[in-house]
Amino acid sequence: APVADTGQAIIHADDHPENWLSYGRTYSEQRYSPLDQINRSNADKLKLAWYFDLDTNRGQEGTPLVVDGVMYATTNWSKMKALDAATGKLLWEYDPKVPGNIADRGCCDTVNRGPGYWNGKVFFGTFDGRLISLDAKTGKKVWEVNTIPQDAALGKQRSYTVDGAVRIAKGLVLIGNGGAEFGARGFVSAFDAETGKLKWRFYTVPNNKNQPDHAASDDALMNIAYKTWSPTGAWTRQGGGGTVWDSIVYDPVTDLVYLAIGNGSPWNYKYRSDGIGDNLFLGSIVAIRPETGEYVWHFQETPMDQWDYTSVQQVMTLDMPINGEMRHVIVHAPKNGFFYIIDAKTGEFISGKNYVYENWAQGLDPKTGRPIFNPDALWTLTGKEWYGIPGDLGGHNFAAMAYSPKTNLVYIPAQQVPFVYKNQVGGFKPHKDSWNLGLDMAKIGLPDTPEARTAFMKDLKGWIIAWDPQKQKPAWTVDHKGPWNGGILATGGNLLFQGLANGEFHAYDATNGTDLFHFDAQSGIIAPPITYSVNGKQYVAVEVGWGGIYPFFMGGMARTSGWTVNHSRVVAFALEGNAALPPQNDRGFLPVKPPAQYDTKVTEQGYFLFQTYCAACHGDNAEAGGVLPDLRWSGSIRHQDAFYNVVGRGALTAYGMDRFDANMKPDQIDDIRQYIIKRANETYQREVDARKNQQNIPANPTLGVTP
Ligand SMILES: O=C(O)c1cc(C(=O)O)c2c(n1)C(=O)C(=O)c1cc(C(=O)O)[nH]c1-2
Ligand SMILES: [Ca+2]
Repeated sequence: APVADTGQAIIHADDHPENWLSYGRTYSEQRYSPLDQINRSNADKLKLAWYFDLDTNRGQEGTPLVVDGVMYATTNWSKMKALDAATGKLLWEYDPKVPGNIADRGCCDTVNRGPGYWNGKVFFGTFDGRLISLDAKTGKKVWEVNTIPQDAALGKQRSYTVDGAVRIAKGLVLIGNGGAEFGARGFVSAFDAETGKLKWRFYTVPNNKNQPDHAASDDALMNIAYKTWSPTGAWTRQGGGGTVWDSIVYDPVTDLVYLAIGNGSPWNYKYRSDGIGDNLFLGSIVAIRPETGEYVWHFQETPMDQWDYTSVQQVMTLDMPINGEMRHVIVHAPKNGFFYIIDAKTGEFISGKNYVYENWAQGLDPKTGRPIFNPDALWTLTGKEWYGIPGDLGGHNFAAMAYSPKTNLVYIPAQQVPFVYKNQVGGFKPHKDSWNLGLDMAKIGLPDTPEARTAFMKDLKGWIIAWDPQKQKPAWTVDHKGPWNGGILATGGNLLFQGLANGEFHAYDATNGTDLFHFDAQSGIIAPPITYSVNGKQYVAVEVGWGGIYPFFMGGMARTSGWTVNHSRVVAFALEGNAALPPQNDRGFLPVKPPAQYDTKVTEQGYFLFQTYCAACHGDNAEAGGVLPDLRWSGSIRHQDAFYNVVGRGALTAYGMDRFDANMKPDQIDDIRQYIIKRANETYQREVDARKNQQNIPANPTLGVTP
């Protein structure tokens, strides 16, 4: 029967497993579906049932919803597609027309993690901060609101973008935002699903004058949080951070909403808070009441954050025995590398254990769960450089984990990506339109030397951890080529599904990790799969599209996870099907012999400016990671005017390339061009050679490097 009362339908999701009604399928966000037509005995016979090409070849991170045979998928640039879930046929689409020049107001690609559904309407956030409600049948707009209030954006350096999935509970649409790499004061808003009227707002870090915001968070911030900050730190101008850009979860068992809260702004704790205080509620889970936003409890995982250790990662609830007694708990694998078990009702710390290698803490206090810091990891206080593991991308990022009640295991898409932290020279100096971390931006890049590249590549890892929460240790693991793989789905067929950075889509045995099926989807997959059924036939679907921050910033190094060219699509598998993907272009941006001459006097300055303004999208060391143009082979570097037209005058703003004439003078922009030409010359032969081997990855990453 068609879904009538969505709230009840989500709570009783197992009564109609043909649908996928909310982001994590159920409010517990376990990403487990009881469907078992596709199972361990037949997974090797999976076929491509259909595919749907997307009109944005950038990162696709969305979890589509399926309601009564219709799939609702959001894509990059916050576009919405309604598809026939059995055939992939487009029913309607909606483009909110996010302006292209604001791509650089977000740290990490213009992604969107998914829509919400509620009583005949679909809801989604847009990168420019709107929340839109559409009629699910027709795609006609019902209402639209700006989720960013004027007073939140006070400081000149602040920036707010919305890319998180919409969650809906008790008739309230819950949405947060990103921006803590630039300057932001995090908050979550609740809007009435019928009218779009704001019900409450909860700020996650204090008001800089400790004054009321006339928001639901006032009491908690003024009484609990403010005293954990220095009254004079840079946070008072930059906002403090604490953005809630990924997980917001309603729990019908406790009737609480859990906000999963992000990193500090600026990252540098010494500059942000004068090196004083725990800085609540950064790196925390905060529980609030759904109707009012009233504070109930908090648990801080990363006090004194200075590593971009967000706790925004997926909040999952489950029931498990603790010392012989069944408890309803939150399990959480935030960036900081520890797996936490927390009482869902009270926030009481039950236990925690590192799920990946980490070097910043010696463990957690067994009573309080507070990390026991490695003093060397407190790099803003020591003033020394710190090679952190996990790094800023975390032991686990937005890629969703899954839990199977059949195996009692939590499946974590884990990774290791180290990061070099060092204080910005001369104190905190924010720039407009760039990341403002309080870090030495020339240091966060990788030196292009054989030694540095080889050492760093050894430390890049990606794998599935089948984590046993009762033993707080892995039951088994499955290794991947490198980091930044997709989220995981667990099913009643005792299967796990996951797409990988190298473009393969896999089915694994959920009991032991045996690889049962794989399909070459041609482009890196970072989104989590879903499963549903139409007319009794089970499908597994996933959004395909390489992107997000890893290939943007890591550039050439990201290719070690597997080199693909972005062909963004939704793909769906079933036991019967005869669709086939068209032939692919697997070469990507081809090296073009660069101009031979460049001005060696300015390339060092060009490198600094590139790392400050360009690297976050076009890749460390001017090597692109397979999504956005590789500037080394761009025609525009051949002429000063052509380059200035794009970078200074905004010739390509419609495609997502902002103009930077407000940030840099023409000669500074040309310093960047000189640096890119230098890099093109240094790496041209290495790239030509790479395209001669099957995987298009430099066979020897140190080839062509000038020591
Ligand atoms: O601090 C923030 O406000 C913020 C926002 C976002 C975002 O909105 O996507 C990311 C991050 N931080 C972040 O730290 C991070 O690792 C990250 C990865 C991604 C992605 O989609 O690839 N987004 C974000
Ligand atoms: Ca962040």
